[in-house]
Amino acid sequence: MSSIKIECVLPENCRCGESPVWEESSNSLLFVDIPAKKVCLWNSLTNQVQRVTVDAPVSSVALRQSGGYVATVGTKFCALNWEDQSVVVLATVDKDKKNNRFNDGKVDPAGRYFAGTMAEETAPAVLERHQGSLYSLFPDHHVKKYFDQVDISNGLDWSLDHKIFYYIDSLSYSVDAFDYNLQTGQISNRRSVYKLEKDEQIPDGMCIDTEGKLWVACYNGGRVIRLDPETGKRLQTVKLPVDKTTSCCFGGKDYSEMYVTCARDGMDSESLLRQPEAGGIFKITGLGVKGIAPYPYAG
Ligand SMILES: O=C(O)[C@H](O)[C@@H](O)[C@H](O)[C@H](O)CO
Ligand SMILES: [Zn+2]
Repeated sequence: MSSIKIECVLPENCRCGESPVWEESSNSLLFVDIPAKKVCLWNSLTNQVQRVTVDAPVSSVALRQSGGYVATVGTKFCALNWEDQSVVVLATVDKDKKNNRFNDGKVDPAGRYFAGTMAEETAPAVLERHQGSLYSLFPDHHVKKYFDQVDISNGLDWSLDHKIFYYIDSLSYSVDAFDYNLQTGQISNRRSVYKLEKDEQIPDGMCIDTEGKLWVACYNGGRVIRLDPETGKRLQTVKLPVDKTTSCCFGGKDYSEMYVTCARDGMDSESLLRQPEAGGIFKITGLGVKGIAPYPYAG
């Protein structure tokens, strides 16, 4: 019997915490607060947090092979130098869509940085629809566009054999899969592998475990769910003491812990009193399953 323990390890009060990424070399969790325009690095050993503020909403961050990080800032793929806090633009997307910004992003097993866009929200999940697209930034800094008509581009990850790309467009309430060609970075054959139930609310960030099962953070659902993409069945539900759970990743020793981000924006004062840890970073232990190390951007 595994005994699951959930604790808020960092009361960060994020307006919209997102993009948790474990950095093994520093025993730290990287994450962003999108509307606060902050990239944060929490050291799990010292409990110290370093924060870098950028000039536009920052929706995702990833490791970079050559050092430092990459991040999606506004509609730009950027390189982030942590030492001097400098940001260098690598590529810009959606130049004709002034109200758009990037949302979730993650690096594929070949080192390409995938991220999708969305129209800026006027309130959580309230936005002009079909404005987003999915892109990837190749190691040579060229950008590939996969498709448009996206509402809220969100969670993404790859199967353990790298042959499937999993993707969430939140307002479809579906977790989708594509065949993936790791050599070329091409996707094809879109299908749904799981449709969310009403009380699970809005699918947001996602990660895979070493058994090839998917973990999806449910925005407004206050939970992460574990899905079997082969059978389309939900295997497990883990509830958190906050409603606006946005994303999850594995980290810690041997990637045996799960870290979950969440949001405060969109909560009324009564809910904030009931959920004082909203916007914090949560750690779940005792799941009995591990994750895999994040891939670094190769460019
Ligand atoms: O965390 C994210 O990915 C978005 O940027 C958020 O804004 C939520 O997903 C959205 O509000 C709920 O759908
Ligand atoms: Zn998200």
